[in-house]
Amino acid sequence: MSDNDGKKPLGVRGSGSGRPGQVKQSFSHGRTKNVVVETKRKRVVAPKPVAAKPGDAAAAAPRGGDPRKRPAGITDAELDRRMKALAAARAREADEAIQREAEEKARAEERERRRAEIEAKEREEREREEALKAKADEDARRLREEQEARTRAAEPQPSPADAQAREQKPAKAAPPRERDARDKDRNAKTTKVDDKRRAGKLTVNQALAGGEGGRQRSMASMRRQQERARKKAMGQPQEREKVRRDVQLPEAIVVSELANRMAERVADVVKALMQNGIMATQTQTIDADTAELIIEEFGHRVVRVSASDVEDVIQQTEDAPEDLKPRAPVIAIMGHVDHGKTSILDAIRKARVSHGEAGGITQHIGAYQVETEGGATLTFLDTPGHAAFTSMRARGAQVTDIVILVVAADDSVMPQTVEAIAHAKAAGVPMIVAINKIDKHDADPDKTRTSLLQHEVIVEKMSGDVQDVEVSALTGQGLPELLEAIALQSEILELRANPDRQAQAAVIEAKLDVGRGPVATVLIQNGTLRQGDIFVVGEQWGKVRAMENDRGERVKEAGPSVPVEVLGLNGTPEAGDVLNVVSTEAQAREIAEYRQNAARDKRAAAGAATTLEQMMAKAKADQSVAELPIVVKADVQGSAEAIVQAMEKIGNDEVRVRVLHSGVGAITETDVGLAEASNAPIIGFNVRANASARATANQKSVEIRYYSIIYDLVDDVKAAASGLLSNEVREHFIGYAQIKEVFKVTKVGNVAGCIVTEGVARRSAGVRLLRDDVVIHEGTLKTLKRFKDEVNEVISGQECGMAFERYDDIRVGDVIEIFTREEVERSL
Ligand SMILES: Nc1nc2c(ncn2[C@@H]2O[C@H](COP(=O)(O)OP(=O)(O)OP(=O)(O)O)[C@@H](O)[C@H]2O)c(=O)[nH]1
Repeated sequence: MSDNDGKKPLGVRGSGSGRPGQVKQSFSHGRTKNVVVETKRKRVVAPKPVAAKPGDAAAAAPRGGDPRKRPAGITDAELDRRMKALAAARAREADEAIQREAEEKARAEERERRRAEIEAKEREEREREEALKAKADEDARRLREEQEARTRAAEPQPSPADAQAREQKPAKAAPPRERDARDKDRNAKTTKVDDKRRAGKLTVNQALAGGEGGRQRSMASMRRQQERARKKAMGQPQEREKVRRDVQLPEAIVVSELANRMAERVADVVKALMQNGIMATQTQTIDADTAELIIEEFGHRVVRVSASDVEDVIQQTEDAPEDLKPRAPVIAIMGHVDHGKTSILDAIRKARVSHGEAGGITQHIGAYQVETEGGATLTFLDTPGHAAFTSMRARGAQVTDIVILVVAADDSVMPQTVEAIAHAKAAGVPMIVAINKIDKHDADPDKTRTSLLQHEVIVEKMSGDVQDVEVSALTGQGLPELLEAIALQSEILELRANPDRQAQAAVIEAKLDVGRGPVATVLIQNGTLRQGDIFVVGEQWGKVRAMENDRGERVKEAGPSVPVEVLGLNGTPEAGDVLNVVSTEAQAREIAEYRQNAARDKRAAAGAATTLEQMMAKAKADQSVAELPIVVKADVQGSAEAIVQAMEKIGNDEVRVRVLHSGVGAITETDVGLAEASNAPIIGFNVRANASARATANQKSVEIRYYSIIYDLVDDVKAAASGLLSNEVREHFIGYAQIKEVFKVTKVGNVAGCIVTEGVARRSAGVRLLRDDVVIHEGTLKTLKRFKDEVNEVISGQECGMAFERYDDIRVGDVIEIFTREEVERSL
């Protein structure tokens, strides 16, 4: 190896020789040796500054660095090694940089790919929604067009106003469309936000949805969307208040039914009620005013249903004259008690009804048909003669055509005769006067006629226009004439009815029969009542299960003026109620329900008690006048009414009888409860208490009294009521004392020195001063002394001193009566 072989020696200088490429080696003993160092150059991939041309001095200089800066003790070889290491490190760095760059690039590409993927999905979803929307819009447009076409077809000549309205329609429709646009915007934004949130995160759903694009929609979401699309297709905006309905509103309505009629959700209605301060459940009934408030709140129109609307189904048409056929007259027999009403009726129909009656009084209104010898049919109402039946008689006069006023020739005009005249006149019913008991020796028919004059009843014999017939129910005298008079009167009246229509009847009597249920005696006023007919009667309804005529025979139908007993009612109606036949059971039930509610409202408004609690509260509230409260239960409505009427007549300003409750049927525990709370006795008229009521009454000491004759009842109650004017005060004489001496004591006055002759003298007791058995003074004692001591009591045989409070006129020989008073409550 030489310097000239083209290989450049390492730039390491020996410390001695200055020849480059030679290394001076030192050995022991001072020996040295110059060694040529030959370095094999390796090709290294290094940055440019390192790649210098061989032999280039400028380039050679930096290689190995500035020798002056080289750390001491570093050999060329070491330097070279370090240099190599440095170069290698640089090369590695460069490699890593390249690798990083490549990786970065790959990542950027991946990001770009994902972004593109997401964008593609978004685009796809948007397109899908737009397609759906477009389809819904298209459907809606088509439906609207169809509807318009139909409307146009239905209205061949649209008015200018309609045209205007149609022109205005798009303007009105604009807001929902704007709203749609806004919704769309909002939806788009929401989607974007959602996607941003999801970006970079591949969920299972995304992965699964993959190819189809977009996330999986929930069922609810799908349903919502379908609903939106459907509503759009129907041309409805998404807000619900658009449809205004006419809501039929009766007097009271159940909450759920109200919701139903408004087509609103029940929960919403309940909420609305709550917001108005009414806590009602869906099964509760609310009144019309409250319901109206709610209906208006929901934006609907109220259509009030009136009573006549519900009852419209009842046939009210006027009969054509040619349909009218003659009917029997309805005759009521009125008159004073015992003037012979029942006897006359009996004589006419040759049946002796009066024998079966308790106490000989006609208790119930009955109706009978009789055929005269001349072939005429007459319908008789047998109205009772007792004053208590006044109200029923008044009703009786409403359905009657002719009144027979029975006046006993031996008794002449009596108070109830006058009442009967008043009722007949008020009802505008013609009268026929039957002067009865003409067979009696003291009969004075002319006196009767004259008495009638005072009451403006001018009979034919007195040149008036009221027919009068002298009769004897006992002998039958004058009865044919009486029937003739009736027939004549009937002819004058020209009584007609149409038998070929739905029946209308009046209830004469109604009762709750143990075996047959509610039974009503009705008098057909118009039409024909048939078995199976559905009817409404007052607040009750029913279906004619069976009918019985006045002879107790089953009949299938009953025409005008025929009295029948009807079975098949769902409740007991009241005397005077009108029966109307309707077409369906639903109608009958609806009308009855309506009437019940109306009656309840009316009672509530009038302050009448409706529930037992209310009844009790009311009974306790009114204490201004002394009252005898009673509870009345009777076998039939008529009797109950009659008793109430009679009870109301008893009493004056200070005391009165108060009927807490009156009803038909057995005495029940409820009645006992009411009676107990009000400290009232129970009157049972031809009814008895049931077992449990009897037990409760015994336990609670509630008095139950049974009657079968109204007279007895009235007398008893009268006695009790008069006893109530004030409590009975009973005096008990406890002693007598004789005055032996009179002392004058300063500041005290006259003091009587007495001896108790009988009983005891008591300080707290009342005293009377008797002089020759006449009461001179009544008062109290100021002092009672035994010797010098004040005592409370001095017994018989002892002496004592007595002085009267504020009374001094006492004399020797006077007698002092000593008594106590006790208030005794009277009971029925
Ligand atoms: N002598 C005689 N007595 C008669 C006649 N009519 C009725 N009586 C008697 O009078 C009494 C009363 O007769 P009713 O027919 O029960 O009298 P009423 O008016 O129906 O009586 P009430 O049902 O209680 O209202 C009976 O004792 C009959 O016998 C008559 O024409 N002559």
